[in-house]
Amino acid sequence: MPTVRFQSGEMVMGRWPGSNLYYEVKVLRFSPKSQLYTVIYKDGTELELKDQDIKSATGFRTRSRSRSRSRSPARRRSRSRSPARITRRSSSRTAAVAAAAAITESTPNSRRDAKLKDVLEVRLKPLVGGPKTLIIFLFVGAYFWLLFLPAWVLFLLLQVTLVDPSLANFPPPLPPLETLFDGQALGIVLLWTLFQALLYILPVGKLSEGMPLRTGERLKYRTNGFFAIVVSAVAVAAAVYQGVDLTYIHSNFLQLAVASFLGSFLLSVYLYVRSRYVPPDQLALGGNSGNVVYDFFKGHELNPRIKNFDLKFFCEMRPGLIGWCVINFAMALAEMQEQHLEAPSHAMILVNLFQLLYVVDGLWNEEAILTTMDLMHDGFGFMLAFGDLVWVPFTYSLQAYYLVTHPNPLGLPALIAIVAIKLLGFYIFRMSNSQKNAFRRNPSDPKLAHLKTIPTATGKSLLVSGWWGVVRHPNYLGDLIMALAWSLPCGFSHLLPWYYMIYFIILLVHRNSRDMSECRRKYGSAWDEYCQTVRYRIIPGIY
Ligand SMILES: NC(=O)c1ccc[n+]([C@@H]2O[C@H](COP(=O)([O-])OP(=O)(O)OC[C@H]3O[C@@H](n4cnc5c(N)ncnc54)[C@H](OP(=O)(O)O)[C@@H]3O)[C@@H](O)[C@H]2O)c1
Ligand SMILES: CC(C)CCC[C@@H](C)[C@H]1CC[C@H]2C3=C(CC[C@]12C)[C@@]1(C)CC[C@H](O)C(C)(C)[C@@H]1CC3
Repeated sequence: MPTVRFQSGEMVMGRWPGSNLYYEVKVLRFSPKSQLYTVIYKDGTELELKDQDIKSATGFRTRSRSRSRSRSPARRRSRSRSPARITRRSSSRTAAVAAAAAITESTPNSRRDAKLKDVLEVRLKPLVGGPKTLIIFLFVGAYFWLLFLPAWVLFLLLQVTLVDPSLANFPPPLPPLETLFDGQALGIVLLWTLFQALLYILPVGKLSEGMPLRTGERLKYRTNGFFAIVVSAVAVAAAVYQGVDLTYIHSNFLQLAVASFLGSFLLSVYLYVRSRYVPPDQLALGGNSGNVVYDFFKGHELNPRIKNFDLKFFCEMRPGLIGWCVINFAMALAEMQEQHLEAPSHAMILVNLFQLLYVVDGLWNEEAILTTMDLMHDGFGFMLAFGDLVWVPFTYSLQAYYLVTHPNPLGLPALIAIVAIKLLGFYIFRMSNSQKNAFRRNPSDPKLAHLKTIPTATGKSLLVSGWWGVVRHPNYLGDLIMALAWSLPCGFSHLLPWYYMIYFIILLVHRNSRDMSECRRKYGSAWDEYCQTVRYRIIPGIY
């Protein structure tokens, strides 16, 4: 019978999962069944840790006191800012590996002590107001977003049908509730999702490995998204050729959105229920608060799978994303019908091509999604399910919908300028995402040997030159420039086609700060050093 080394209420040092960083935590309880300790961090995060991930606080304190001579703020500052810590790629790997090894408890050398110092300095700051305030805030937030997000989509979809979709016409007239649900629309949404699921499971294309999980395991993903969009395009073209009226999507947009919402809601219920039965090491950090609504919204399980079918990856990359392009295409056909045109307008063609390029690029580089925040860290719950299956297809296509009844003729100079903006944004977006993806997959890739990096205590390094040396999120910058090019073809008569741009700025600013605090936790002083070297977050010289 294993002994319980730590008692409830005891202050100990807990390893942050997936890293070698130790934080001061309080033991809440021990479960003899799972052999796990539930601990609480200073920011209120509760986690379950294995015995080997907990050290007694006394051991750490003794060690830190014995180093107290070298801990003067002046020395600390000079060491962490020293340019010598920014290494060339060739030496950084060795440094990173050494750093990782250095913090292993049983390695008695001076480098270990130096690294341990970093580790101890990365203490979570207690939040102003304490964990209770934060928790109440988060819970209330979850209730709010759960109601607000569907209501907001409904509002947007009602606005876009108006001749004058301005805020002056608020609230837009609500159609009778019984007309919102339509069995045929539900059938179409189900068929589409099943068709995408079939393409996903076909043994075509590469099997890619995800990033290592906390357990060290690497999941395999079938990255055949490009194949899926090509087959989907052929299927849609064949259907149109056979006389299927795709403008049905335009005239039944609200019903299709409601059907997708029902699907995403039922999926989220399933995800929540199954998350209660999976082992703790398969849960995301966060989303395990114990509050049903919060956990349902945020998502609890990191990589929910049915056999090899990865639900999060599938939903993020397939039905909604490819569906968005089909909707755009349907809007082009609807525009021709409504405005008696022989071909779609220039503005409609630009919006269609730009967004198609974005989706095709995402699917072509599908493997890169495996190193993004959503795939690596976030649980799969209502927020992402709704985002992937409703938000993306039905709100990202608003510009095309808007153009159906709001023509905006474009002259040649405007056309050229808009295309140039799109290409610039795309170039920045693609190059920066590929650079980070290549680096994360193979830090010793010879093509990246010229880049400077900062080693971190976790064994991973941070790029500090190249695209990731210009700003901290060059990929967001490129994405925002592209978003501008998607709105410009719609002109300036209404705010509605600019909605995506506004939403996207808010989303990316929020994601950026979420990512910054996550990286601060993971990488500690190395992250501070990166931020001191790369001063701007998204827009060079401005933000
Ligand atoms: N259209 C949309 O609605 C939409 C919405 C959101 C995002 N996006 C796009 O999706 C893509 C992915 O975005 P994301 O939010 O997941 O963030 P991301 O920028 O792809 O990933 C952030 C992660 O990159 C790593 N990283 C950060 N700085 C680094 C550096 N200097 N060197 C090496 N690695 C570094 C860190 O993870 P590790 O260190 O743990 O590897 C960090 O957590 C972006 O292009 C974004 O524009 C699109
Ligand atoms: C307010 C909420 C409902 C917000 C929900 C956010 C999600 C809709 C986004 C979060 C991550 C996003 C994302 C893409 C689409 C939108 C999200 C799922 C993406 C798949 C779009 C294509 C790109 O090429 C991409 C693969 C880089 C991208 C990845 C992130």
